[in-house]
Amino acid sequence: MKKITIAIDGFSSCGKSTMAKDLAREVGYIYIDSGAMYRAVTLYSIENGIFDRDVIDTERLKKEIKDIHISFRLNKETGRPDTYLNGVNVENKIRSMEVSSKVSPISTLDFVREAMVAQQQTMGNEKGIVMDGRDIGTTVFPDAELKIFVTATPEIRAQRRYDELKAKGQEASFDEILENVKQRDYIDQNREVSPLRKAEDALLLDNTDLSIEEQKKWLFEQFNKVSK
Ligand SMILES: Nc1ncnc2c1ncn2[C@@H]1O[C@H](COP(=O)(O)OP(=O)(O)OP(=O)(O)O)[C@@H](O)[C@H]1O
Ligand SMILES: Nc1ccn([C@@H]2O[C@H](COP(=O)(O)O)[C@@H](O)[C@H]2O)c(=O)n1
Repeated sequence: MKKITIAIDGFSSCGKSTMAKDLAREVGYIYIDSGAMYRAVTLYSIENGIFDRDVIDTERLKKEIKDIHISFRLNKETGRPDTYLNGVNVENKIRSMEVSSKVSPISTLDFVREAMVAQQQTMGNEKGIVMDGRDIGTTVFPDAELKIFVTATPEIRAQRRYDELKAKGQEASFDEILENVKQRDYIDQNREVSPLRKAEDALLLDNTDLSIEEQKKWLFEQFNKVSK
C-alpha cells in the first residue's frame, strides 16, 4: 500500500487529535500534533519573560526562536507522543489554561509560523504522516492526498474538554473553557498569516452528533478510499 500524507484541520477541541492519533496508530503512520508546537513556543515565552501580561516582546522572541527546539518522543505508558521543549517533557504544562489563553496570539506571528511550518514539512517529507492543526491542508501540506476539516458546535466542544479535565481530576470551569474555545477560533480564523479555513479539497466532518467510534469509522473509510 502506498504511503500518503493526511492533514486534519479544524476548530479548537473538536476531536482532531483523537481521530489523528487513532488512525496513525492503526496504520503505522507518524502522528504530529502541530498545535503542541505552538503551545511549546507559548510556554517558552511565558517561562522566559517574553510576555508582559498579554503583551508579547516580539523582537526578543524573533531573536530566540532559533533556540526553541521542539521534539516528540513516544510515552510508553500512554502509547502516545509527548512534547519536549529543549529536551524537557512539557506535555502537561502546555495543556494548561494559561498556555491555552496565550497560544493564539503567539500563533499569529509570521516568524513563529515560518519556523514551525519548516519543521513540520521536514517531519512529513517521507509521507506516512498524520498531522493535525489549523493550516496543515492549506499551507503545510497543500498536496496532502487526504484532507479533513473537522467542526462541531462550540458548546459541545467545550463540554467535551470540560468532561476530559474533570475525568483527570483537574479544576475546570465550563464558561472559561467555552470562552477560550470561541476566542481561539476567532483569532485563528482572522489572523493574516495562514488563517484557519477549510482547504477547497478537504472533506468536511461535523462531528457534533457523532461518537468517537463513529468518527473513527468514517475516517478509516476515507483513508481506505485514498490509500489503495
Ligand atoms: N466525537 C466525539 N464525541 C465525544 N467526545 C469526543 C469526540 N471526539 C473527541 N472527543 C473528546 O473531546 C475532547 C477534545 O478532543 P481532541 O483533544 O481530540 O480535540 P482537538 O481538536 O485535537 O483539540 P485541540 O484543538 O485542543 O488540539 C477529548 O476529550 C476527546 O476525547
Ligand atoms: N497548525 C496549527 C496548530 C495550532 N495553531 C495554534 O495553536 C493553538 C493550539 O492548538 P491546539 O490544536 O492544541 O488547540 C490553536 O488555537 C492555534 O492558535 C495554529 O495556529 N496552527
